[in-house]
Amino acid sequence: MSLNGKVALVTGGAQGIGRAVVQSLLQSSAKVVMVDLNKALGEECKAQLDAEFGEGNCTFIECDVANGDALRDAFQSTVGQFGRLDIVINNAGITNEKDWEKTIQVNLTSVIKGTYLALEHMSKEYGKQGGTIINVSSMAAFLHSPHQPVYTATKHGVIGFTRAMADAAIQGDYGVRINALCPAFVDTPLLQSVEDEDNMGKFVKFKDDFKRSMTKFGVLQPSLIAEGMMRLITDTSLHGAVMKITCSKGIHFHTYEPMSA
Ligand SMILES: NC(=O)C1=CN([C@@H]2O[C@H](COP(=O)(O)OP(=O)(O)OC[C@H]3O[C@@H](n4cnc5c(N)ncnc54)[C@H](O)[C@@H]3O)[C@@H](O)[C@H]2O)C=CC1
Ligand SMILES: CCCCCC(=O)/C=C/[C@H]1[C@H](O)CC(=O)[C@@H]1CCCCCCC(=O)O
Repeated sequence: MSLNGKVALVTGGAQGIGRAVVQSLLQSSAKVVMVDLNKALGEECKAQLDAEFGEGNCTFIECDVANGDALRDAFQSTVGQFGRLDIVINNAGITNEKDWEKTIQVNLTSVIKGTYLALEHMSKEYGKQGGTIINVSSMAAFLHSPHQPVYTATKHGVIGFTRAMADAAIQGDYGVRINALCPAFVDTPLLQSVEDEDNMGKFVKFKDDFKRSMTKFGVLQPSLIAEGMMRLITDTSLHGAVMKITCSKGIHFHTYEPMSA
């Protein structure tokens, strides 16, 4: 499916999973805004993407998603530059058990804020044309580890928030699809940070178990996560879905019991 004429905003888009998703979106002819904290990386990434896809298709906005005003400005600039917004990927995330409050801010509060801002620009509730939101969680929401308790909590939170908002979108007739994506281990710089005492604090002592788990379950490439993301973006039947991506099962979906009293 061509995304020609569609406009996407990807947080944490300068590296790792976000970078792979930006690339796939550009390949599908979308216009893309990369929102990232890392200015040097964002500018370098934009230059590479301009060379590959031509200038004017991709923009970089330096922004810390934990700064609510800056995030609001990033959404506003996106619409100011491209005139609309259709796809929002709340992907930026960190694993920092030492500064655990920051982890909650970036991984959960910013995803909530990013979802609300996306709705302001896309929901029929606000007179807009509809769209799609994907919030990045993790397999850590299903298989926890003593190595990253707060990271795990935030990723549980992302799923709960996303599912509840998907129901709100249906009942409120927002015209916006909202889904969550849960990758297992992915080969990105984030995976290296889990060995660092500066990030993991006292939980760093559990890193060997964590690394054994990586060897046991395998490590995915960012391109497969981008493939899953593109399916969530383009398959209009998917709403409130929780996509899991693992080495053993590839791209698949979590199933829930129907609600009962
Ligand atoms: N790599 C992995 O094994 C897995 C990653 N995830 C999730 O996928 C998402 C992306 O992770 P990776 O690509 O692996 O990480 P990464 O560290 O390779 O890339 C993250 C990007 O987000 C940016 N970023 C970090 N904090 C930010 C902030 N406050 N404001 C704006 N940008 C910020 C970084 O500058 C970087 O460009 C995260 O939510 C992560 O929790 C989920 C499961 C597995
Ligand atoms: C830097 C953060 C990376 C988080 C990646 C992740 O999702 C980790 C989850 C692990 C959890 O913390 C402990 C585990 O055992 C999880 C392993 C997840 C892989 C499961 C794959 C199962 C399968 O292949 O069927």
